Amino acid sequence: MVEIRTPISVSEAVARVQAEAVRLGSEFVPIEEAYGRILAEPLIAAHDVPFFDRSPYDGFAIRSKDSVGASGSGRVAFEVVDHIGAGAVSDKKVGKRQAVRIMTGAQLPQGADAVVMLEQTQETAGAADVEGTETNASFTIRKPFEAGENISFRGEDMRSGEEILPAGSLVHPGTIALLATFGYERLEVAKLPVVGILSTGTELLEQGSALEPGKIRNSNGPMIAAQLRRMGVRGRMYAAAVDRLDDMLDTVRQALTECDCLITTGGVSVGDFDLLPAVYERLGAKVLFNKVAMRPGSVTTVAVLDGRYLFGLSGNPSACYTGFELFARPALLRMMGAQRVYPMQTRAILGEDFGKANPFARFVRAVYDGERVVPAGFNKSNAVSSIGRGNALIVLPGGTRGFKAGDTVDVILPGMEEGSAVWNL
Ligand SMILES: Nc1nc2c(c(=O)[nH]1)N[C@H]1C(S)=C(S)[C@@H](COP(=O)(O)OP(=O)(O)OC[C@H]3O[C@@H](n4cnc5c(N)ncnc54)[C@H](O)[C@@H]3O)O[C@H]1N2
Ligand code: MOO
Ligand SMILES: [Mg+2]
Repeated sequence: MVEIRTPISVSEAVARVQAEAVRLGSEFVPIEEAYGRILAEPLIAAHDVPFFDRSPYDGFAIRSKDSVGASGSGRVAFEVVDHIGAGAVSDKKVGKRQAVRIMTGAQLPQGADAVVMLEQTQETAGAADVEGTETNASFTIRKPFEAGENISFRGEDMRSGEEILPAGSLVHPGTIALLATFGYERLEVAKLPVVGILSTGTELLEQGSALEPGKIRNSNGPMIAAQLRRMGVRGRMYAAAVDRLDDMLDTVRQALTECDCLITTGGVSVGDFDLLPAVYERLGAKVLFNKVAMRPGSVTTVAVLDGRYLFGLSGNPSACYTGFELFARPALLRMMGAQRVYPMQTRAILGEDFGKANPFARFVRAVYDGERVVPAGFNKSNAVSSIGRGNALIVLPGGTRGFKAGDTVDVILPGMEEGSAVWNL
């Protein structure tokens, strides 16, 4: 008698997987290797940024009170007493009707409280001496300046001690700039999970092998390795397993001693050679679900054993791809303490009719162009073409009759560097 499985909703399945996440520890990495990692600690500003009042423009630093009353018919003149670029600090104190010629990024000299842009001045005598500190150049202005005008103040960007990013933030290029600003050489980040990849199926050929009757090349293994790479994790690839229970059990047992999580593909349905259910049983793993009300990937199975996940993704490539993005990736990110574990979700206009009725939620591999989303061609569970072409998944809820071009639909964007903090679907 074939086993009858009870499907649960995708949201329920996502929640069950999330609830089992075991947090990984942390480690220090050099800042050059921190891109893509998850912060283990909040990032606190180590000092004020900027660290000194500075000029945001190329111009002249003056005392604002000296500019009072300046007008087109009554221009006020200043004597230039020094000349500095970014990196230099003037030893002059700006006195009455004096100015320091100052370039963008240079520290504001003592006494000055405003900066006049070069364009707002008329030079009246000589030219500023680029090399020298002494110059008798002068200029006039035609409007008064307020105290603080055109100054980039110490601490205006970040205050010493302020929390800039919470733990669980993704380290992206902007974060690297932040870390570099504070002089970090190393950073405490969540450890990366060790994730095993085991493709199962007697039909599977290694990459580079010639096709043989009845056989196919293993596309799921390399695909999952790349899905892991997309989140900064290098998978540990096991040789594809033939559909023989004892061998498979040995490989899975071995993998579980080496990995925090094992992703298998294939063998989770009800077929005579679908051995993963028996593997879970022999291992004594807790099966969280083995049927999800979704297409593709309805037979996706997730189990846990001793704090380790066993993701039993379907062998069908589109189902495998989808199962990874919906369940495995968010779980791995949760293990790392990430704040935004779910795939980025948006809504878009459906570019063409999608007529199929949906008893189960349907995840349609699709191409999203920023406004419209169009199914990426042949879209069955076994499709490879549409995962190859697509950059998005259209989400059509279960219990619907099909959709028309122009309808607004939910879309998952799996390629985003960082995902969503909430599961909205
Ligand atoms: N009587 C039933 N049959 C099936 C059911 C069902 O409910 N009742 N479910 C179907 C659904 S839905 C799916 S999806 C598949 C799931 O199959 P499995 O996860 O057990 O995977 P396999 O049987 O091992 O393989 C399915 C398919 O995928 C190909 N495959 C497997 N591994 C790879 C790989 N690494 N790279 C590329 N392609 C792979 C395999 O050759 C098969 O064609 O079951 C349905 N059947
Ligand atoms: O698990 Mo299947 O992908 O619904 O064809
Ligand atoms: Mg099968």
